[in-house]
Amino acid sequence: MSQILELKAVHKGFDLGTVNENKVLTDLNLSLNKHDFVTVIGGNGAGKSTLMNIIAGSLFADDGEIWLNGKNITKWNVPKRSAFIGRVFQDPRMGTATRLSVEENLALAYKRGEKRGLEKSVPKKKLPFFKEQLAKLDMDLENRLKTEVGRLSGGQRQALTLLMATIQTPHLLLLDEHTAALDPKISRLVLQLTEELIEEKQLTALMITHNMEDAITYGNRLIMLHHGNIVVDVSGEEKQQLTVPQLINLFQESSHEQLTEDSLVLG
Ligand SMILES: Nc1ncnc2c1ncn2[C@@H]1O[C@H](COP(=O)(O)OP(=O)(O)OP(=O)(O)O)[C@@H](O)[C@H]1O
Repeated sequence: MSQILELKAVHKGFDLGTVNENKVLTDLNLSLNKHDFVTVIGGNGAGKSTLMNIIAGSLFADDGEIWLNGKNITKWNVPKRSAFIGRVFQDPRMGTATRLSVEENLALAYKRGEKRGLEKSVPKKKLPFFKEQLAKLDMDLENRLKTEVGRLSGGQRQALTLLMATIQTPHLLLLDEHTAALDPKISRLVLQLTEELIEEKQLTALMITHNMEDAITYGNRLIMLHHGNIVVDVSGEEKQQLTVPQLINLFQESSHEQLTEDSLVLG
């Protein structure tokens, strides 16, 4: 099966050589196959965000290589990587421009990867396509094209961000606890939408979550990080059958540490 993402012996530390030295990722290897939807779970400080930042390019690895769709992107900066990587953050305000309208935001996302400066003009012939995409969100946003994004609810905004991150089918979609700031009902809705988009566009995705149930329910593979190492990696049938108590057992067996359900699930 073809690999989309490969992390080869990646190391990342902070404040190296000082008293605050913190080696977060040491010799991390991870491969994602095309169409993998991988959920990432781990306690606070396990290195989940560091892993995402290393992949997105907002942090550079100290050592090791990162390959995306057969290209060595280790030294690429964020703008260069963002032509191929979509990312949705926890904060719904991060992925959209507050003062721009729904259609202007979509136009910007549509031109991702082009040398466009701050060009936000909306190509008229794209409007039917934007409307069609928005209708799929089932939030009536297709009738609010001129509405400033700052006036949308958190859930609407996060759904729009998701659409923007995938409108130009990315090689890889990074979901950084993207439903954690939403209330439980909206969170579920956005997660279902996420699953539908990933399925429909046949995306490869990596999703951080603090919720073990969600990590088990969504995706075809689950990895658990602990002190920057992958201590649990289950996929396919094994993942489908997995329960939260079994996941806790798997963690305890491989890390020889105790884990309570509460230490991973927020809220
Ligand atoms: N820019 C930075 N400078 C210094 N230390 C950092 C930086 N980013 C992360 N760290 C440290 O790296 C470790 C891993 O942090 P990271 O944010 O990757 O964990 P996480 O698994 O995402 O945790 P959480 O679930 O709490 O968000 C922590 O000890 C953190 O303090």
